[in-house]
Amino acid sequence: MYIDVNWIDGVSQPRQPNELSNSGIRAMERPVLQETNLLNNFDTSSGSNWFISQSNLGGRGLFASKAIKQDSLIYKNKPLAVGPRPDSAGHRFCAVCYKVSDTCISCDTCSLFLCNDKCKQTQQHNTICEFISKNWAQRPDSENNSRALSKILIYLKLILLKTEVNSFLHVFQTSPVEKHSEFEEITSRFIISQEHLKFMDQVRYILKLNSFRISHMFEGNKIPLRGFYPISAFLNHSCVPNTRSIFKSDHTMEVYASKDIDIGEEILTCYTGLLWSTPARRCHLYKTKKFWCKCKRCQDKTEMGTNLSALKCLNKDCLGVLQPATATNPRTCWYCDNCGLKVPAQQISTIHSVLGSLVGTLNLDNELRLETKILERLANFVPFSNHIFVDLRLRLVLKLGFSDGLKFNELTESRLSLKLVLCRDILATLAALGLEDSHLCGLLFYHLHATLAERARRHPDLYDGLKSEIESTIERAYRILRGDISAPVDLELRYRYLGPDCEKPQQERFSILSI
Ligand SMILES: C[S@@+](CC[C@H](N)C(=O)[O-])C[C@H]1O[C@@H](n2cnc3c(N)ncnc32)[C@H](O)[C@@H]1O
Repeated sequence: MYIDVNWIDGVSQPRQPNELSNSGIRAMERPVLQETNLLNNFDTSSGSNWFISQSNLGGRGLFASKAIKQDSLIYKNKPLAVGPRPDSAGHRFCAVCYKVSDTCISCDTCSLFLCNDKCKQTQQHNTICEFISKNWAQRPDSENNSRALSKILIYLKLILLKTEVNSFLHVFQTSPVEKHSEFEEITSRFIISQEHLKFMDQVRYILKLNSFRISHMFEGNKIPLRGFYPISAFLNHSCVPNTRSIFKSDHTMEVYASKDIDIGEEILTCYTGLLWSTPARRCHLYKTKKFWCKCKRCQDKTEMGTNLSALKCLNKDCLGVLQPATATNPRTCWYCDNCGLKVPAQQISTIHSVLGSLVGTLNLDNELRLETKILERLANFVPFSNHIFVDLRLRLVLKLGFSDGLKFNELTESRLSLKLVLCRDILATLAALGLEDSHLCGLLFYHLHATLAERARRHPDLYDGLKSEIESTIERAYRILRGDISAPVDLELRYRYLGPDCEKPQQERFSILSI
């Protein structure tokens, strides 16, 4: 089958001669794979903006079935199942609302942790409870059954959907088999049928490659989650993606275009941190997703001029930076961009190990008191453009104005100015990378806005000069973060009172910031 605009849109449209995708393939000539039909029902938005086809990157990918304008919604994807991330399983949390609390009590029937009667009486709990008590007998004298169950919640939910999903589970890519099994603990506490174990194993390989992190940044007392999104599972990776995503309170994932996307162009997401260095991103992608990224950013030794991965030249008096000769080759020599010094790969790898252990010794919970000596040692090896310093700047931005003892009204003028400089600096790095409409940019625009607004609150005479940036930054933050469960809690209020559409007088606009 080939993509046919009539078929996708349901509307008769003449073929445009210049409708070429980035890869040069006419959208109409790209074969539409049967996965498209299979997964269409999981898109709860009104537009059919995507189809699944063979990708030049690896396997299949998601493609635009029509031109999509920047900031437009591409699709809404309901998760098949949501559950705690494997690294969060050590905590005691409610199996229904995911609140972390030492007061959670385990259910007498199924052993799952629950925080109150309301959660206990939900359909979600009742279904799982009935399933466990009917199917999984508890082994005699076994303890910690609740914790063991918490760890495999997402698998339990998928087993409950087994009959429904079995018909299309085979379409998802799986990762190579690993020896270590997550199910040793649960099988030592419950008697589980071979059929269920086999299914959980199959799902484990699918989840490893295809699940998405759901962050609850501003709901700090909730366990970090992952979700299995059947459409998004077909999103391939780029270090400069053309989408950004938000997660709604019901865990629906909404994917928006962060750039204009051509008809037939591949729709891409980013599987790593946007500000990680090239070696860090590539190693992570290889370890977790088994491929070496070769995107434009990975191939550019300067990373679009940001020098996020660069090291300081080892010649004491030289102000240059070391960059890899071939950015995608881990065994490449590095050269100074100023004096031409050549440093073998082996020595670069030693420097990276030293840097790793130096960063490991920093107490990152208290960025304001970062050990000066360690920072000085770091500065011997890395320029301020390096991702380690960018990460420290980002942590500081998130802390200043928002943590105890450092709330906006408690910040000194110099710390307020510092926050402003740091926000602008990171935003400039993101813009240089072509990521000015990313989720992270939205968050930084919010912080920049909040800093400018605090300055204007303290110095009303500066308001006229700051007004347009206070308004434009909250407007951009709102446009990007609106509806996301990890969005700042006062985003909407700030947009209404300090955004461009508010016509209230100055004093009233700033009333929302009073202490
Ligand atoms: C979540 S799946 C994406 C969909 C997948 N291509 C498929 O056919 O099902 C992730 C896998 O896609 C492939 N992939 C994603 N992005 C890639 C890229 N930029 N380059 C090479 N392979 C990529 C890798 O095999 C990776 O493990």
